[in-house]
Amino acid sequence: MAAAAHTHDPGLRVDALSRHFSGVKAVDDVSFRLAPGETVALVGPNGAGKSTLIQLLSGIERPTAGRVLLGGRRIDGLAPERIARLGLGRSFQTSRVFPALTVWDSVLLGTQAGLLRGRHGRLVTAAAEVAGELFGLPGWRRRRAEAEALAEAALKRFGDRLWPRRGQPAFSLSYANRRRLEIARVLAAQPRFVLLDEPAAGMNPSETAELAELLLALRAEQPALGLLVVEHKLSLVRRIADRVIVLNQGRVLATGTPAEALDHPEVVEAYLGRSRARPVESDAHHG
Ligand SMILES: Nc1ncnc2c1ncn2[C@@H]1O[C@H](COP(=O)(O)OP(=O)(O)OP(=O)(O)O)[C@@H](O)[C@H]1O
Repeated sequence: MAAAAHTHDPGLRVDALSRHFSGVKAVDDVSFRLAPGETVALVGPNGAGKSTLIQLLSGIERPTAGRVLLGGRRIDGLAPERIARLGLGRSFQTSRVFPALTVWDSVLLGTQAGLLRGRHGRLVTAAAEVAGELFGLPGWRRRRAEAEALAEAALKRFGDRLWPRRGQPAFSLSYANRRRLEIARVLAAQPRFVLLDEPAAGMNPSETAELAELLLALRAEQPALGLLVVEHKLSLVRRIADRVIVLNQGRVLATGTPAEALDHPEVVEAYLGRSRARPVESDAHHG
């Protein structure tokens, strides 16, 4: 992408979004924007609606009301694969890959969302892909090489954590490495916007700090990338977020810089259910 191109991109826009489940207002009239190049953290106590919001943005849930726009185009109601192909990638709390696939194949599969987008937004069908593999068409050979280069870059981003283990099945990885693999899989698709669902869950403080540095390096390298990170670990949130949105009972309770949003008395109260205490600076998981 050209250096200045993203300045005209309206990014991801969430407009008066609601999702109700028979009386439960899981997400209730939520609006915000994620601009290209921005890192926004979505925090809130258990049941605040964070997971439901991620499900709505990635097309897994349909909203009861409201709209989601990506680059000015309405995406609510589109299928998850379509949304991924339009450049909105997401990670899952538990690894999405088949556990028996190798680390390498898991990430290679991840590249498909990006490559299948095609040069003119054309959808490339699976049948065309198989034919390409069988007949070794030059275009497909080139695509294959492109996919392998993306997979290699995504794995090497994690230093020697994943690359030397690329031949191992995903299930043999440590928990932290499975979280890393999940992020590598998302990045391999070259998304323009990424939703990370609790990327540091189960990581110890030093692994969490390492992840924060990795995300900062990613931003430095891809200045137009927009990140929306759902995370309970406030050490990570304070390190990486430009802006924090605090959800409580489906609604936006506070928004601002990490210091403004997280030290807000109502936020402290919502998190801990009592006043005069500070929000969780420990890496305790509240899920
Ligand atoms: N499929 C569903 N059917 C009924 N209620 C649901 C459904 N999904 C979520 N909810 C309810 O919506 C509310 C928000 O849940 P959600 O999982 O989005 O919160 P969360 O902020 O992600 O919580 P956590 O931090 O525990 O993951 C909760 O009251 C939950 O019970």
